[in-house]
Amino acid sequence: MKILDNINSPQDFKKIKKENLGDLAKEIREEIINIISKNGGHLASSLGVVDLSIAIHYVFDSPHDKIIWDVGHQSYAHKILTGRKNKFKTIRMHSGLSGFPKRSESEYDAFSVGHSSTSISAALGFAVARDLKKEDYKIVAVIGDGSMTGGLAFEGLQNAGHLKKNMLVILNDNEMFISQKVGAVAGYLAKLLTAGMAQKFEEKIMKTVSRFHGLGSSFGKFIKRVKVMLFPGMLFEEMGFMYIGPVQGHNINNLTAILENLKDIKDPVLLHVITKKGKGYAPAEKDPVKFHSVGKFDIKSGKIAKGEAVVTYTKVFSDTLIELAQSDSKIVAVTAAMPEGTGLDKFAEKFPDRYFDVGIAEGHAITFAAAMAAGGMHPVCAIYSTFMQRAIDNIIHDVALQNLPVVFAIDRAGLVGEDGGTHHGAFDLSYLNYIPNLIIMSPSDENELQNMLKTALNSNKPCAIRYPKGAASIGTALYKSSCILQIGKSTVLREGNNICFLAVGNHVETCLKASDLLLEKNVNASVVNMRFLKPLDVNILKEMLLKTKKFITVEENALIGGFGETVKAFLFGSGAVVECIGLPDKFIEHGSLKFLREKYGFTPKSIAEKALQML
Ligand SMILES: Cc1ncc(C[n+]2csc(CCOP(=O)(O)OP(=O)(O)O)c2C)c(N)n1
Ligand SMILES: CC(=O)[C@@H](O)[C@H](O)COP(=O)(O)O
Ligand SMILES: [Mg+2]
Repeated sequence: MKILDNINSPQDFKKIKKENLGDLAKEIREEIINIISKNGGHLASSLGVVDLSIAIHYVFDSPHDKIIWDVGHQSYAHKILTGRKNKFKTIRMHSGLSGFPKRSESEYDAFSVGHSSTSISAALGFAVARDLKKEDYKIVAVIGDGSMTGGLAFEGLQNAGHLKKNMLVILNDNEMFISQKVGAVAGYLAKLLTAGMAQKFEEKIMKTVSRFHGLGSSFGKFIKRVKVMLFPGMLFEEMGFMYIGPVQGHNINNLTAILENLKDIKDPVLLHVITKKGKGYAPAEKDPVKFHSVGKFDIKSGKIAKGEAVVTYTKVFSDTLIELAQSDSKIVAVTAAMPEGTGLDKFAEKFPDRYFDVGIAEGHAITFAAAMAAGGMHPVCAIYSTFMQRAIDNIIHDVALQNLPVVFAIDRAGLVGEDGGTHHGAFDLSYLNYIPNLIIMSPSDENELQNMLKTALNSNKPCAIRYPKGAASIGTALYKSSCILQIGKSTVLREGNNICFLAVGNHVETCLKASDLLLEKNVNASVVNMRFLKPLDVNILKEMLLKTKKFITVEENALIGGFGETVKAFLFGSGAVVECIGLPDKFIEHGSLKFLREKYGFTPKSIAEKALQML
């Protein structure tokens, strides 16, 4: 019988003898590998913190104590330990467990998450609430070395150090972000990790910990004095945190002993823990980048299942940018810690001097790019739609207001599938639409993406190009030579007098298919590929009004503030009836892309049905 079989709640887990925790860690790793090999998910990060998760839950008393995960992609062991073992097989499936901590899913998920670097601010918020309400609980934030590069993490640190709240920040340092670590903070942490120092210091900590067990804040003061002597000017100490570490993150007994002692310290403490990303599964240890966010894979061989051979929008963007950069030495590319995801890793190989991975710092990426543009360069920032939310003010204040020619390559626009509500690119058309000076476009296929990139770089204006996860299935237009588009000009793909589809991006194809279905019912639909949300091609709207008064807009974006509303506003008073297909005013759940697109009406059949209802 497995140890895990006896654990149905954290209370069961607390009854396990300390000497059996190592075996439990093994079982949890097996369970995670088994399920993620079928469902896909964030394997490497979750495997890396199995031991740490066990130690935290062994020492702290969740849900009374608050455990806050940064990003939350490493929370699988936490989920298994907190009453969700039996549901774990549903992780990332529609109606199943979320891939991230979620307050509505479990009382053990103290704070919902998915984006990086929020945990310290969240921990501080809990600490202030606790103290003002005179409650008594512990607060633990677990943040990765990558997430620590985010400015928000430092905003949290500086405020927490100032308020001197009782909270523990565990810095989970695996020396990896999704990709290779970058930046000065990573360099600083690496200095603390030199093997000799780590080992020597861990011995010191263990000795001290056992001598001062139970002394609470006097233990803290002692450690602080020793630490300041050993590492004068240390960053975290100077920011008001007691820094402990670095300590080995795979020795559960050591970890529990250290946590037991830190538990009683009343000041803000930062415990620096060293872990290995992918720990316990050789293929993931060897290639943590591939196993960061992985699809189905074969456990034995570590081979990742290949989907259909598709050329993604991301790849077309990457190839086209490289091609254009060959003849334009002013093109520079910026990523916020997502080189593989955005395809800029290939650009980095070709043009290392013109490539910048700024860490998890989307706001900085945009301001940095704005000034490069002011300095005469042609910056392209490739950032996922959901993470670009972090940079809205930078887009407005630093780029658009100054009318600087920065290109925003907004990947993963629209639904993304299994990552769910924190990650769908549901809002970019809405949050960009109201910004003056900005040109906003969305390609209907890969070739149009090529054209749009060329157009944007040629425009000398701020431009956003939003494109979805995956591939367009038209495929026929792929890799034609790119041309410059007329800004603000749509294209009519099909002419019909009964109804008019106005489509944005990948749903141009869906509308073409819907119009095929309508033809079978003798309904003739026009299909317009809008190409530009801004400037909106109002001439085509006027032209189409001469043919029909019935319009359907289709966009994979929130309906509020998006393309459909803009069209509706323009056509108001014209006698036109406009139905809008888009995302409703709620956070869209997780599930496969196919399932979600069907559910929210982005299929030829449901669009054709809507048209028939209108006629
Ligand atoms: C604001 C934001 N930008 C980017 C991401 C994408 N992202 C998820 S995990 C990750 C790397 C995190 O590195 P680290 O904190 O060290 O955790 P590890 O993956 O190493 O466990 C990135 C860039 C995100 N979730 N949120
Ligand atoms: C946790 C996180 O934010 C990333 O790992 C994200 O899930 C990656 O998404 P893709 O798999 O689409 O690159
Ligand atoms: Mg890391």
